[in-house]
Amino acid sequence: MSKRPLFYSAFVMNTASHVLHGLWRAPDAQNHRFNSLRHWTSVAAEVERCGYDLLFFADVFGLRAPWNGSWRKAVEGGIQVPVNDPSVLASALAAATTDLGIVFTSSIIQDHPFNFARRMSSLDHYTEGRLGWNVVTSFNENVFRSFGHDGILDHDARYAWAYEYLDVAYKLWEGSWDEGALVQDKKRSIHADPAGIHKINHVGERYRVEGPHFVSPSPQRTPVLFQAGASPAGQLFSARNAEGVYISSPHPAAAAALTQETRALAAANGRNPDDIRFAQGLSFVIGDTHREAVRREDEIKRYLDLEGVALHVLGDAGVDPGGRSLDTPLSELGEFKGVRGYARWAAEASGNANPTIRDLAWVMEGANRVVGTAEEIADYLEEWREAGVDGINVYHATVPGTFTEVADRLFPTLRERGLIATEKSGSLRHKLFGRGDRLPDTHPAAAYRGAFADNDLHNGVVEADSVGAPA
Ligand SMILES: Cc1cc2nc3c(=O)[nH]c(=O)nc-3n(C[C@H](O)[C@H](O)[C@H](O)COP(=O)(O)O)c2cc1C
Repeated sequence: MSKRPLFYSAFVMNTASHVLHGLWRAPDAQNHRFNSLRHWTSVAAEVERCGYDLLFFADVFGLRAPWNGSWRKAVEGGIQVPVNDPSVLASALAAATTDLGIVFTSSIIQDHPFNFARRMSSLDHYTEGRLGWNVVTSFNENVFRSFGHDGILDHDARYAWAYEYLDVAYKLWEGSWDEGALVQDKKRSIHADPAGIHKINHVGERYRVEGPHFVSPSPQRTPVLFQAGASPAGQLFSARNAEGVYISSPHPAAAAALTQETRALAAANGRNPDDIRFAQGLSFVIGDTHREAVRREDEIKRYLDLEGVALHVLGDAGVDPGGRSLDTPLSELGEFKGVRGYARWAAEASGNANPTIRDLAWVMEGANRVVGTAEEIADYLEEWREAGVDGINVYHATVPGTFTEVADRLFPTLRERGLIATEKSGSLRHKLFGRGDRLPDTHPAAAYRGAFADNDLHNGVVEADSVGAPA
């Protein structure tokens, strides 16, 4: 297995309470200041100073599943509501940093791809090629209803939609403008070359997009593509499209199986299996001794909102406990319509054969937390690297406290052990893959390079009814 350094992603959400619910109440937590632009620019600057490779914003648009029949607990606990739009932060974060990758989540249901592609290209210009996009398909009824649908679409239909969405974006990013079409020649009085700009004339099941792309090629053209799907459909989508995959494996052996499987699927789909980087989600509590680390973990638990954690995890499982107490066995809650594996996971991890909601919440809140000295944690990270993982997605208890603490107490040891890179400059794609800024030729988007040569803006007016006849 590779001995390359791991990359580090600081995992946040533009809200008060992301995963470790309740911690926003801790005295040093600044999580609740998410409405402040200065808060975010200072978080980004701090994360960059600390040596992280990128800042990654999760985003869940719309209310999660109800809890005991309402959203009262979610709102009172700030459990991912309210959530600001991370995309509008990106240019301010770019101005506050020079090397940090800036990655945010956007669902295919929330924007038209023609508009979204323009926003991303603009941001890739402003970040000078440091932009990444975490592609998600949304899993909550509420957001579908808010965008005019009757309810949530079937799981695989959402992925089918995502394929077309990406197809439109790929055509715009990779095929609409030739290299050098932005001439900007003052002497010849030519700003751009019409022969180098092409309509894409996309006609699909959901979208009709004539084009051209309205932004000239940005440093990376296509932003670095991240994905976190875990189902067979999600894994195939990753294998075909993703360059970064966020995983949440319970142990290194599970990650080894998952990464090998996805890389093999990528190869079967014509891609180079080394063109995908996997980032395992972990959180860290570090002490000078193991005992001190355990004591510090207890401090975190003091601020935990266990009911909030239960709301989050059972919502993902598609179950509302309907007013039952946290000591209710999961087996009394009926069939899980969402993530089904939680009951078994809770039984195995808690040692209770008939686990309760409380057992599940404790398992969830401690999942993937690593508690120990810097040396102990470095040993464990070696195991993840051996398993084929390329990076770590660092979960926080407090913002920015966790990120600073991990950098101060853990990163020096990781540097000594070659587990963290010291060179962080260049585009995000360059940082992750150590090569050029653009997608490799084997990525499906690359097939659109030069594909619309006949549709250039030199060729006069194209009538509306000729849309549908791609070149
Ligand atoms: C680390 C991580 C981050 C994720 N971030 C988001 C997010 O910000 N927004 C979202 O809607 N889903 C997010 N997800 C959920 C995934 O995109 C995906 O919907 C989920 O893993 C289920 O995948 P599946 O539908 O292929 O089974 C995340 C998952 C992981 C593991």
